[in-house]
Amino acid sequence: MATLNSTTSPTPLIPSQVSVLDFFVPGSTGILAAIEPVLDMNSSARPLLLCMLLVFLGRHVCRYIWGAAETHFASTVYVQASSEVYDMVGLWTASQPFAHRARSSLARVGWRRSVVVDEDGMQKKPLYYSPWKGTFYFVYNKHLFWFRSVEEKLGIRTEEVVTVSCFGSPTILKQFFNDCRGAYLKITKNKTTIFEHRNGKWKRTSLKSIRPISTIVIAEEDKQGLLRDIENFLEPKAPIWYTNRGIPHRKGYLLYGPPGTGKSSLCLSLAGRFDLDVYILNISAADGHSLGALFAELPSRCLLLLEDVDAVGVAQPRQGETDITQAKEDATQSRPPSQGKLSLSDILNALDGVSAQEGRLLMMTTNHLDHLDRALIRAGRVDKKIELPNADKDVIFRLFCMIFKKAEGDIPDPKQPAEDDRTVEEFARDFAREVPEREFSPAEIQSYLVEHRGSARVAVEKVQEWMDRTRAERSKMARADSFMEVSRSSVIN
Ligand SMILES: Nc1ncnc2c1ncn2[C@@H]1O[C@H](COP(=O)(O)OP(=O)(O)OP(=O)(O)O)[C@@H](O)[C@H]1O
Repeated sequence: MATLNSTTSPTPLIPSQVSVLDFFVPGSTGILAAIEPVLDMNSSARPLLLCMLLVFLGRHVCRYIWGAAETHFASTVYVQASSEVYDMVGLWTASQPFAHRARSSLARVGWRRSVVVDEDGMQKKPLYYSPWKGTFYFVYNKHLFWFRSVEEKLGIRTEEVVTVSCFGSPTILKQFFNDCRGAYLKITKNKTTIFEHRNGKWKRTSLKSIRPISTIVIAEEDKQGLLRDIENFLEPKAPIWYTNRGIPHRKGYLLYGPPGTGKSSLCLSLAGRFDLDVYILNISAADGHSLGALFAELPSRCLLLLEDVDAVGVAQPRQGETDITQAKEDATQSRPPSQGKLSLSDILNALDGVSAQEGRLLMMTTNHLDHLDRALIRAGRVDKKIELPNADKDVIFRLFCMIFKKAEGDIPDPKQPAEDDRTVEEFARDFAREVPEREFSPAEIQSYLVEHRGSARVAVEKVQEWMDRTRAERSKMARADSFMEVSRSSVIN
């Protein structure tokens, strides 16, 4: 008959089946075996330790199950911080309660500098918070969504990446992104989005209110011609017309003239008029390697702006040449000192290459038409060259009227009642009689008129004084320039 022997080994505290836990938490059976004597020694500690163990294991099991469910049943969209979609999601999340409750957020001034989510009515440097580093849950259209913000290493740089996930088909996720896009488009309506390049990628840098084309005072014939031309180019049937004839669907313009004649303003205004985003290629900051990728990333309908194209082709010194050699070459050809990193062939390849987008409108501006390489502005690359000269009598008259005539939405100043439109026109004629043609740029004239915007009469009365002052300043600047030129050539020689 079997007797109960007190020396036989006790029933194990943790049953052997527990080894199934190894499946979820590898090594857990070993840990349990190690602590078993402790549990046996002090029976009062047993329930406490068991609870802790269960909580610990429970967390691991839950994490495992969530991870498996996410991998097999969730849909996820990844968004890089450099993309415009990031701005769309950022704008949407900033207005959501979960973003305000987030215990870990990233604070920024403004919202990408221009779309300001001004929660507390702060006018200057409004602060904007976005959930940062962690997982944030929210409900969208009765679906559980989660938003994750992580930093990803891209070469030597780190970039923020946002993921948005939900269980089920990706359709609901796409609907969510469409809503974000809708909210973004509402904010950017009547604005022109400006992109510039940073580290070889386009980045939205600002949003500008659309400037009505009527406020750009240039020869009316040139303006109307441009508007007709661009309208024809952008009409929906145009791409097929071009393709059927084997002609690349691209258009290029060169605007040239002295500083302050409205070249950049005209480009931005045209972009606003035709609802095009503007991509500004900064010639002195771009390099040949990233240029192809930048061109490939351009959307099919956009305005590509290359300002001061005379900097192209007077780029880096060629191999074996020193900076001094380049400077000498610049000096002998009386062109401004080299600054850009782009060579002429870089830019020509990008403009004509396979990555060059169809449907893009190219606008180049320069103050020095005579410094441009003919290859850059040959027909096909540049379809039209438009001169924007200093102000003639007509431009002077129209600039005056634009500043002093009443405009829609103006708030009248009771202390300084504005002259009526007929009186303004009379003053404008007097003003245009006083100011010589082609001597002053529209920017100079506009700046003077704005200074006296309270009274058209005073603007006319003081015009002679202003012209004398401006001429004196110019000759002072010219003397300083020639002094610099002499010092530079003596250094080179
Ligand atoms: N033709 C114009 N009509 C209306 N405003 C003008 C005109 N020309 C210049 N301006 C005003 O002058 C300022 C400078 O103009 P803008 O920058 O467009 O000149 P720009 O020709 O591009 O000069 P730069 O060659 O130095 O780049 C702007 O505020 C713009 O409003």
